[in-house]
Amino acid sequence: MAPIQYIVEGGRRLSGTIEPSGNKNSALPIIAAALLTEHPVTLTNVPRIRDTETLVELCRSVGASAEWTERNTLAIHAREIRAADLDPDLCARIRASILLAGPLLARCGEVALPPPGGDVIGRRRLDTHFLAFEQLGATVTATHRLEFRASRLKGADVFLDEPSVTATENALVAAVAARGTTYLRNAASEPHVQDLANFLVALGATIEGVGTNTIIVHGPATLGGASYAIQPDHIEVGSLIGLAAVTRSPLRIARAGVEHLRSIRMGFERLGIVCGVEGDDLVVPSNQTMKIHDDFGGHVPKLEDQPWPAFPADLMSIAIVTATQCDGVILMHEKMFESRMFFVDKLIAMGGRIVLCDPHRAIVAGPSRLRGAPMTSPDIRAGMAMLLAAVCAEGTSTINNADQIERGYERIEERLNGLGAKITRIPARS
Ligand SMILES: CC(=O)N[C@H]1[C@@H](OP(=O)(O)OP(=O)(O)OC[C@H]2O[C@@H](n3ccc(=O)[nH]c3=O)[C@H](O)[C@@H]2O)O[C@H](CO)[C@@H](O)[C@@H]1O
Ligand SMILES: C=C(OP(=O)(O)O)C(=O)O
Repeated sequence: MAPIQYIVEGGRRLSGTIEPSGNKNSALPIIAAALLTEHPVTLTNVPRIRDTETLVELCRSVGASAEWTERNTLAIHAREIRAADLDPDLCARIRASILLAGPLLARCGEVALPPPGGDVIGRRRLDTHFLAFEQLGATVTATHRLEFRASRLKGADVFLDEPSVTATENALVAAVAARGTTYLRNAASEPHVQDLANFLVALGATIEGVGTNTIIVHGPATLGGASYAIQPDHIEVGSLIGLAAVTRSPLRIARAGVEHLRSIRMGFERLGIVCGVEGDDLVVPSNQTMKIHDDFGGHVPKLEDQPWPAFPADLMSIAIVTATQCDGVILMHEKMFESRMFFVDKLIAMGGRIVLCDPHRAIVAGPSRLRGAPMTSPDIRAGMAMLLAAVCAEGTSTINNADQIERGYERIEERLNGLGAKITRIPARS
């Protein structure tokens, strides 16, 4: 597949209505969890992005049928599956390949997975997955492959060493198949973890505590089939709030899933960007103060990410670009990943006033005028942040490796062009 380049003519005002896609990080565990049942599953509002396409290929490789019956509707039927022949290259393309461990272990009693890939944003531990599987009665051997075996999964009182999102998801799926009651303590509670739990309930599982840090699963469940709609992507909504703000454009984000936007809206409010709510739509007016709120006493404020329900790590890059357009000084503190902030060197080259203090902290002083520049996207969110910077900047920018952006955002250039942006998508010259 040819690498993709975006050419962006910046400095244009946008306007209109845009609807977020289904949540990437919900769709991935839910597609994997569809392998837990031998009955047919229909998923709607599935984002048609590189990550879901890759996971669909992996599901087919273990014997499930998986067909796109409409652009965003996926029919999966895992009547019989085998936990073998997982292509290392496909697994290395996405972090979510690790999510096949739970369902395949439950269905087949053993699974050997090549290591997962995903965004290169710092070290990405798998230890919490191992801890959870071992406590549920599996043996784990991790060498060049990850091997999990359990003749019978047993319910247990599991305390996760950190609220890892994908480890919670793997443990949740395994617990549904385990005999007895499982307590998952210190569990992640992100909207996508809730979406997965709701999907498992739709299949017939009994789960309590959805949305909290203690999830209780009564297993083993007798599972049927289900039709299930993936929830809107709150990270995409946050990205669109940032886009509206940096271009000073009025945008309506339709069917935004406002129940999950509280900490995200609060984060942008600290930057002087206030959104209105109309039903389930989020309305971002163009006349924002864009004035960073100092802490009491005139002290420099900070925006930090943390596990849900706090401000999400996947929006930190977007928030940094947005802050370059706001009046004031703010400390941005990325607590979770140690390589996610390095992309700010590009924003600095474009004219952003940013000091990278260390891998986790950057001070942003704004507002600054950004100039178009050539860039290369290192990961999904930094890539999207670069796209925001390019749309806001004076002049033309090029973004190489835009494939990374398309791992997480569906038809993004087409949809932003529909709002008035000017982005040309071309296979990059080698
Ligand atoms: C496919 C998928 O769903 N990917 C998401 C998932 O990745 P993933 O499940 O890989 O991320 P984890 O939740 O395991 O952890 C992310 C990082 O945060 C660190 N950590 C985690 C919890 C904590 O309390 N303290 C802490 O420092 C971990 O050590 C790790 O370095 O969750 C991440 C954190 O929301 C998101 O960025 C990813 O988009
Ligand atoms: C880090 C991300 O994705 P992944 O975990 O799939 O690499 C992300 O969605 O920002």
